[in-house]
Amino acid sequence: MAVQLGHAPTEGTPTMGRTFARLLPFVKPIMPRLFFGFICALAAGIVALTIPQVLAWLVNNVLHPEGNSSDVWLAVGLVAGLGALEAALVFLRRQFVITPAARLETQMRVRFYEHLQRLPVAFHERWGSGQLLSRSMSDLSLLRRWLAFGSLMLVVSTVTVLTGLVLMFNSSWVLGSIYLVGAIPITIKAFHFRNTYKTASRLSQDQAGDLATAVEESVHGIRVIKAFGRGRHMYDGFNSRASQLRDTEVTKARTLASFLVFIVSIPETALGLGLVAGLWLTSQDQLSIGALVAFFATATVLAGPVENMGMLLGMTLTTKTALDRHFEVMDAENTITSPDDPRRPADPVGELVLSNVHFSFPDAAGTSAPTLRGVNLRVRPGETMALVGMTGTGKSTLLQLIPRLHEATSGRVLIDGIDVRDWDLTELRRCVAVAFEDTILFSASIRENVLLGAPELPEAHLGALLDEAIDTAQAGFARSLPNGLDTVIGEEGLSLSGGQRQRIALARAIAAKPRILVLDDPLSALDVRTEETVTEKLRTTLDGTTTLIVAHRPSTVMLADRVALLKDGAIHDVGTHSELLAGNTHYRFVIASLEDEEDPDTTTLGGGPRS
Ligand SMILES: Nc1ncnc2c1ncn2[C@@H]1O[C@H](COP(=O)(O)OP(=O)(O)OP(=O)(O)O)[C@@H](O)[C@H]1O
Repeated sequence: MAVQLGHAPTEGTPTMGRTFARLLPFVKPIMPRLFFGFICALAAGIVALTIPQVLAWLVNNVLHPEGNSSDVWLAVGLVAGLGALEAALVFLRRQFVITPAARLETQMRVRFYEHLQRLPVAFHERWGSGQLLSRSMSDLSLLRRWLAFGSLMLVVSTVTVLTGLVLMFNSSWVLGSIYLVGAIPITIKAFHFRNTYKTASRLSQDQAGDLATAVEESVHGIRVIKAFGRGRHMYDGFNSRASQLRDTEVTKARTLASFLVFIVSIPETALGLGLVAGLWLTSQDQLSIGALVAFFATATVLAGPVENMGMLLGMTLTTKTALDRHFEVMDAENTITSPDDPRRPADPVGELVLSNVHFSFPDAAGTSAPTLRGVNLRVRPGETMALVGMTGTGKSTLLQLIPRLHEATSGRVLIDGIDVRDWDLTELRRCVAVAFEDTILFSASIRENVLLGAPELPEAHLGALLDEAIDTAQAGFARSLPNGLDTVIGEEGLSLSGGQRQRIALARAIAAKPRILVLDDPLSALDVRTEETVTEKLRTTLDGTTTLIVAHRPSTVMLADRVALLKDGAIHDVGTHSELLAGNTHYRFVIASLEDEEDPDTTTLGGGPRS
């Protein structure tokens, strides 16, 4: 199975305009506040630019032999007042934009999570968890920072630089032209910077996602790593990936630094030339000293916005990459949906029929045979049927087609005569409860884990349902945990033993009160005696519930009403355990191989019930 590591090629990615245009629906509701934030930022920039004009007036009219010295205080007061006004405007800008930007980030994150929940299992099998984690967390944080600061400041810096240029031309068109000529090499360099930075930015965000996957995998598999003494090996692998990310980050920083050197040094060089030209023009009486001072003071004010534009361009490119990564997931199509006009069975009894069902995994090689190749099976209402077959024949795959975790490639899966594709998806999954071999529990209380899929009932009924499910699944041990059924179990239930986790997961399937119960070898970690007690209890609690159970142990097989034998992607035979044992060579072979895996002291075979 190939896991998507997120290294999408940068060729063919959407243009800047197209990517940011997709933000519009989210930005629209907060547009007024962003607009006011923008006005404040712009006003702050303009206020900063007026200070040099006050200085020019001071030089030309006050620091003049015939000037009025008391006007110095007026100029000082003006400069101080303008400085205070600029600070107040910056404060207001932050007030206007920070809250809506944070709200937008949350809104997009929640939508992302909701979309992930809806996407089919096939999608989650392809994508590394770290990629999804980084796209939902750090990529959206980048967007918030850009929206609250980068976007406004990019526009404001551009407007400030353009206004500054006009003022510089107003002081002296010669000096203004010298300054403007510097923009030509900066523009050329900016194009080169954009391409290099965009590639490095994409690589670094993808590598960060892969690194998160590596952390997640090693934390998840810490027992295996420790047991096999592979800590050093995992460390080396992680170190190498972390070094790759560091190298990419260094490349990114170098690219930005070389652009910043350019963007700072060119205007500085232009200013040097401007100084020479300005002094000559002043000596020729073609330029007043005040205009010269205003020109240089304006150029000093512009130094900040010009340098910022380089960093803001880098920030904008990183945000564009983050948005592309976000929308790559949001654009993933949900192929398993409810029909527009769902059907409901008139007489729900829990009959399950598979009719000529074929299935291939989406990422299977085109030349490989489908996993399921014409499965025909009928499980009668209320019947318990065991599904048996050699390892890798597709038993788990078949079970997953019933609640539409995967979709049959062709053929039909029918519940009470209605194709599962015609059922409302929520209702279908309420009707079919599943317990998998690999038990997944959530870091929540036992009560919450067991009642995860329970029908909506009054509290008192839920309590009774919980007790019944716990008793049937032989999960009474949970009551003696420190806080009883309210004990919060560790992440993925790792604080419980394998058998305990399986019993909680089974209790969860029972508490869902399904019409059809699908069990993928859910008792494999139990000893045979406990398994027997569980199965007997299941028979009474789930009386009338149709059950399809993948069995890896002869003990489980014998407790079923009938057995279906899966071979070569199809149902090879159906009958009682004794019938198949007597008449089917392949069944005898499968049972013999299952027996080999089981402790011979605890197994009784031969068609009769165990003692
Ligand atoms: N997500 C997947 N993508 C591609 N192939 C898969 C995927 N999951 C399972 N397979 C393949 O499909 C086949 C059937 O797998 P499945 O898990 O259904 O077998 P099984 O009969 O339940 O096996 P076991 O008894 O060992 O649990 C196997 O060859 C397996 O490698």
